[in-house]
Amino acid sequence: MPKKIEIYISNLNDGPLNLALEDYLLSTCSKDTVILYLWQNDKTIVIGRHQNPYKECDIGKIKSNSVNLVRRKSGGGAVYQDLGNLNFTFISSTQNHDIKRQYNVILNAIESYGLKGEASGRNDFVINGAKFSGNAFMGHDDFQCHHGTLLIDTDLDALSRYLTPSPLKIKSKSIESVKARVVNLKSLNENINPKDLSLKIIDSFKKEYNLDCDLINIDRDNLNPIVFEKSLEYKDWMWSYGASPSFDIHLEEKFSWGIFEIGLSTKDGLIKDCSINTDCILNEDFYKLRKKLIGIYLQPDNLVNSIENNLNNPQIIQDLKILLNSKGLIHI
Ligand SMILES: Nc1ncnc2c1ncn2[C@@H]1O[C@H](COP(=O)(O)OC(=O)CCCC[C@@H]2CCSS2)[C@@H](O)[C@H]1O
Repeated sequence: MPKKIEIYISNLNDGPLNLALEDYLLSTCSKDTVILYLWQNDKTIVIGRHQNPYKECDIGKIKSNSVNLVRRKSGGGAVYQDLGNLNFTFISSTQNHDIKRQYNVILNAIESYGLKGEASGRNDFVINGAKFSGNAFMGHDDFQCHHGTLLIDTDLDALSRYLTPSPLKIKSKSIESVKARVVNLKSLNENINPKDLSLKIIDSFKKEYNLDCDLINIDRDNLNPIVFEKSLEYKDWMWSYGASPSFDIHLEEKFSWGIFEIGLSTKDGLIKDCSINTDCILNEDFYKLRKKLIGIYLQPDNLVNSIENNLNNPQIIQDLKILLNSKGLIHI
């Protein structure tokens, strides 16, 4: 039985910082403690550890609308979050990890608004068959982390707009999200908002464990520098995009100068192989481009530089940039 509970509320609204803080709490939690951590991310897609962002969301749209993308360390699918979404995390030793109790904390808090939510499948909470929460899990040494979302007043149009994959032909063994019918809790009871629900979850947590504690509010002023350091890893392209399982992309387009086909095979974010086929009769060295692409990271700047520095015809350069942009691979 846990002897102590701790409650942290983040006022950071930043995916990488919040996930880094979660890692920090997971690595510093003591054996007899259960931690509740509440946090929100502004306009962010959070993908699962083994997912491919190119496959899960429309990278072009998320970039042009300043939506952030971050890869978490737990498994499962991709979710969209804004300030109408509240995340909760339970951290404890494996011995004190009790999914049923943790689910109770959340479902009892929802019930205090007269709403009867239920666990569905392995990882969702639903009301009348519509999902309002997705949960995921991860372990570290002998400690466990269980975290979940709560859709309260999220922009559901944005959710489905951004979680529609870019129009790219991708072959990969990444984990695919399980699309669900979703519902905002506020549409079921207009008194629910993130702040009020946070207080209800805190009450429910104290009640479930029959323990009391103070709240610890985290903002940039009292953020441990270790957390800031860790957040840089989450911000890094090498983690959010580069850590995708190996995948192949195939693009094909008919231009005024001919048909252009390109195949890219990537591993750990690197282009391992590239094939280009074209019936272009203009004097252009596509072989040079192919050679330059092999061995570089599939990062937007690298792709643009390779095209601009290895081709000569301005029309071909422009057309290829427009093609890659339309597929979310570069941003012009
Ligand atoms: N914010 C949010 N909450 C609940 N459900 C969502 C959300 N965004 C999208 N979806 C729906 O869930 C599926 C994906 O379901 P799927 O089951 O594939 O994935 C999940 O649920 C993952 C939950 C991760 C929870 C973490 C907790 C802290 S940070 S993220 C998606 O296609 C939409 O239909």
